[in-house]
Amino acid sequence: MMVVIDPEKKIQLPFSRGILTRSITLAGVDVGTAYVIAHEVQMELIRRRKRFVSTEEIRELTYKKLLEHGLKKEAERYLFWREFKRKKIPLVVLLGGVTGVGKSTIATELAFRLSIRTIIGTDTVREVMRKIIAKELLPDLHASSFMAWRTLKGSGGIIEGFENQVRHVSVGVKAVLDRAQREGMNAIIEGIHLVPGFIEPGENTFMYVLAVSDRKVLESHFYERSRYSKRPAEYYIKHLEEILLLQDYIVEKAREHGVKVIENVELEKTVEEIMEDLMNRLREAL
Ligand SMILES: Nc1ncnc2c1ncn2[C@@H]1O[C@H](COP(=O)(O)OP(=O)(O)OP(=O)(O)O)[C@@H](O)[C@H]1O
Ligand SMILES: O=C(O)[C@@H](CO)OP(=O)(O)O
Repeated sequence: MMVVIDPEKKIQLPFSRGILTRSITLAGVDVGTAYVIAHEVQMELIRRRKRFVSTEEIRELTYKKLLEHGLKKEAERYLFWREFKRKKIPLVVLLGGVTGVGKSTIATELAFRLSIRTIIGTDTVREVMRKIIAKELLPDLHASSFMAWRTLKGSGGIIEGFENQVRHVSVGVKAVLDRAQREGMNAIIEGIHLVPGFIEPGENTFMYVLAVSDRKVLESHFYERSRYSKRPAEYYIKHLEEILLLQDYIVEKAREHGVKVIENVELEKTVEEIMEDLMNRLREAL
């Protein structure tokens, strides 16, 4: 067994091709190629008859292998993310957008790439708040985002109803964000309630809004989701007009507040775009 030693952290761990594969995918290399490179690194270390290997040596070797595979840009990204991880800088990513655009799917993919263990959905925050605050007290909290307008007492439309719910759920979201800041926690928070202007991203907190402008594509997301979840596609499709109206509103807010809007057409491309943007912004911030 080959043992990895990290002099800074004073830890020793068995060499894991899986862990190396993941750190290579962080640089935007597809899992298949990352696995091949991790395998080549392992073989090279075995050839060098290593029993103990430093993280520095693995880094250098991986960088070299990436270059050998003609992956120059990825090799530079790999070094950036290794350096970033070593600095232990907390990172919080916020993903907004209407129901069905793919927030939780993208959040899971980003969490894997960034080795972030915490994903929090604002739907869950809303669910907790529903248990604490009765429907009679805050009726908007107990409806779907696009139905909250029905709970309005006076006049007001879909946007006003939604804003009410966002304002209320934001109280819980802010508590989560405060705790993340206090603990220096890495987290991805996703949900329709992350509306630019309602949430102030703190230090090392980066916000994105996902959108799907093509109604047919959005419809297909609902059908796809209903294959593995109990959320019936028909319910969301029946309210597609309201959902699209909310999307226009959220996108407008994003533009107003300088938050990047990403069209989620291809999952891989969306993740790549966020990873690239994160890297550039972190480079600036560092
Ligand atoms: N880029 C994409 N291409 C094709 N399908 C996608 C893409 N992104 C997400 N999907 C699919 O669309 C469906 C809805 O996505 P997801 O549940 O992630 O949406 P969401 O924005 O988190 O919704 P909600 O806020 O209602 O929970 C899922 O079945 C997912 O697999
Ligand atoms: O309120 C909404 O738009 C969605 C968000 O995920 O939640 P629900 O499916 O519970 O209505």
